[in-house]
Amino acid sequence: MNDRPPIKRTRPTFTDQEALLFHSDGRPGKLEIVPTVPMATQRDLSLAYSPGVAVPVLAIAEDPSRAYDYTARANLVAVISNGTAILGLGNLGALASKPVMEGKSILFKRFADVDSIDLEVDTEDADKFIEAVRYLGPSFGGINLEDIKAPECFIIEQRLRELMDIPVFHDDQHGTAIIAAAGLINALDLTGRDVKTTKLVINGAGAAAIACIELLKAMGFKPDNVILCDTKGVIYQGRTEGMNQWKSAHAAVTDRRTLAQAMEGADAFFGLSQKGSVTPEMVASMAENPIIFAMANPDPEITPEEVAAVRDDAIMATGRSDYPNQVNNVLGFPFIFRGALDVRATTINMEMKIAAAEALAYLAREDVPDEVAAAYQGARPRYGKEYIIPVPFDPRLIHVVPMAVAKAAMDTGVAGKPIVDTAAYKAQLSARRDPVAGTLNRIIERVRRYPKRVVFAEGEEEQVIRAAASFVNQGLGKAILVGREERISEAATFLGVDLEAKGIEIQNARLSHRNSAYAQYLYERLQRQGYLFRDCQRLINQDRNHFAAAMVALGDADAMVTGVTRNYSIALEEVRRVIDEKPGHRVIGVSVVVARGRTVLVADTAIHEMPTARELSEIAIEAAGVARRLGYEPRVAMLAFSSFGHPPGERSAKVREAVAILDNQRVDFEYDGEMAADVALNRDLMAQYPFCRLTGPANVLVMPAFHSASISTKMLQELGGSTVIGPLIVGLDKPVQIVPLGAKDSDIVNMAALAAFNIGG
Ligand SMILES: NC(=O)C1=CN([C@@H]2O[C@H](COP(=O)(O)OP(=O)(O)OC[C@H]3O[C@@H](n4cnc5c(N)ncnc54)[C@H](OP(=O)(O)O)[C@@H]3O)[C@@H](O)[C@H]2O)C=CC1
Ligand SMILES: CC(=O)C(=O)O
Ligand SMILES: [Mg+2]
Repeated sequence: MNDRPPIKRTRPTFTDQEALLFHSDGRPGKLEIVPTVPMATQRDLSLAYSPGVAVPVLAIAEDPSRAYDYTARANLVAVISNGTAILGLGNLGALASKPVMEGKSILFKRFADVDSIDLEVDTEDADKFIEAVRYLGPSFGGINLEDIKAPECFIIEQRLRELMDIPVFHDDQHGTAIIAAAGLINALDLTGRDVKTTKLVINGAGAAAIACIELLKAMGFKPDNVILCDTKGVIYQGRTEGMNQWKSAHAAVTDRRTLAQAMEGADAFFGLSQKGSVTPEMVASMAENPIIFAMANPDPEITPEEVAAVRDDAIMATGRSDYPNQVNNVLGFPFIFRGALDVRATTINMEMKIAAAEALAYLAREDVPDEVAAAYQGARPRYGKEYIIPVPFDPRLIHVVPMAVAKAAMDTGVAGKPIVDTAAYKAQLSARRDPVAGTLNRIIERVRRYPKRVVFAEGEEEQVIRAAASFVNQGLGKAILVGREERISEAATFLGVDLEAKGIEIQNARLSHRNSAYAQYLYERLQRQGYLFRDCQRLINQDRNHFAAAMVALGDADAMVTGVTRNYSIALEEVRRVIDEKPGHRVIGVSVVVARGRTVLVADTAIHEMPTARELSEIAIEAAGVARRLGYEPRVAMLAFSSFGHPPGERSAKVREAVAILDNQRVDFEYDGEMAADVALNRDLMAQYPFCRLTGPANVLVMPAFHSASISTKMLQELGGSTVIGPLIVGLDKPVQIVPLGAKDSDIVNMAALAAFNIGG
């Protein structure tokens, strides 16, 4: 036993029902395919399909390399499985593997902008599997094999590598080996060990384990120092039961026969087997400062809590995202394929794998950026026992790992299209990140560190109850539902949400003991606007927005979210009857538009119909504040239909006046105008106005009026495929956010987090 503090999970858990809902809500599954060319007119149709399509067909027939220019192949990876080793859950078949494979596909997209599609092949016969896959080469730039059990996976991968001229990579083998090796390089460094003398035990002798042992031996581990175990115990020379050629190749000369015996005095342990296969006694018998990577998914061989109970000197890692040190192949495959695709590598060889492992290991030794700090609850992680490997949300991975892989491919002569300008390549890689996901993640992690009490005004709605449950599950704070107890309890039971267990409070406006204090507060605000006391009482008793806003106004809740059942402007009007604007501020709406890797804030998307010049200048100031709170340095463009005086017009003159007001106020952010939207967003067009004071394309667009703001953001969302968050309400004295009518639970939780973060200032 020891007195080490208990292991803190970085993320709380979720219920089975939430996991099912996550997969079934809206369009079932986790991905869809979206065209990248217009398909609106007869001409589009003729170009995309017959007869126009014949032209690229003939070009490719003449020169196959043109497929990279005229089709999606260059950026497309197939994730292929037969479901014979789904995570650590075992052989559950091709169909059951689909959620994992869809998951891998979206991780490719999310982390490295690699397009990917999952293919589930329904056979356990290695030859049939090979036949099914070998002819798919023309469709893809790479093949990521997943969750195929040993030993068939070795035959399948080997054969497909011979038959296909694109990278074929079994993720469970090499992805795992690369990440585990990266973690181990650092764990050895931290414990002052040398690869040549370190004694390692690996439990599991399947796909992942065999690849790990091979990579580690290539990196300098001595065969005599590594013992492999499987369900029959130690794999020793001379053993005959349950053997195959891959196990035999690593059979140890040893008289130890069980995992427990193997682990006695071992320096390091890799678990690539099954949940619970290691006991605390085994861990207790290891050498000083033991290194334990329990990588079985979804549940490790032994939990960090169990290890902490018997050792206070261990370096502990698991495959999960909810503990420190996640050793999981998600850190590898997206970035490794990114680098391989970018140089059109014909294969992913040992040098590329080692380069990836080293790049990952060294990245963990550097100072971390904010996104990473946010992903760690509490202190900023520093290279050490609790941070031996980067986290998947690390924004540097996208340029560090692909760059290392691409370079190794070029150095070893397998790159079909070497990179000439590495600086340009690095910039291109960074642009592939999805910025808003990082930003939201950062906000959510911050809220987690400083949890708040959020009142969900429409507590009887199913999606609101789900959102409140998820808010609590994510550790964002306390949720309060406004509504009638019986209605909420009934709906919660139907949804399988245990309100009591989650500590979710219900506030019935009519029965609340705070109700007269709220009515009195409201009466003091409205008595000179024609409201009687009983009018105010009715508003508090009968209207959940007035009640919830009063809770926030009087400090019974920290933030509020509403809007699911009521029009935005009506909900806002109700809230504003209870809560004023912040002194010295103006209440406005700011929408966050994310499109093609860019994030742009648009204001005012909620309040001022025809703002005056002064109002426009104040909108610019408020919107710049939001940009800063989101982590962007604002570059504000004051938009109009004209640019710098041409063509002239009344609205444009107002915008120019607003710029002059900002000039007089000496604000501390970049702004200029009036200018048209394309000038604001397009660097080349902006260069036509060399006197323009913006140092780059604008990231805050102040619209000349509400109609242009609302129309443009809604069109971007519907036609341009942009993600639009908001309008976020900015400038209120207390944090309140309003979701769009009919919003889904995930939108409500995000908005609740933004309210708790106080995005509105
Ligand atoms: N963290 C990560 O990134 C990754 C983790 N993994 C995890 O590694 C594990 C194995 O996956 P994979 O190699 O693809 O699967 P395979 O089916 O190829 O191999 C499984 C191996 O585990 C052994 N095994 C199963 N149960 C036990 C046990 N109780 N004690 C000892 N050995 C056992 C099997 O032994 P036998 O040969 O005797 O049947 C077999 O050698 C899974 O839990 C998976 O989730 C895999 C890939 C990535
Ligand atoms: C992470 C992974 O690929 C696995 O557990 O199978
Ligand atoms: Mg896997």
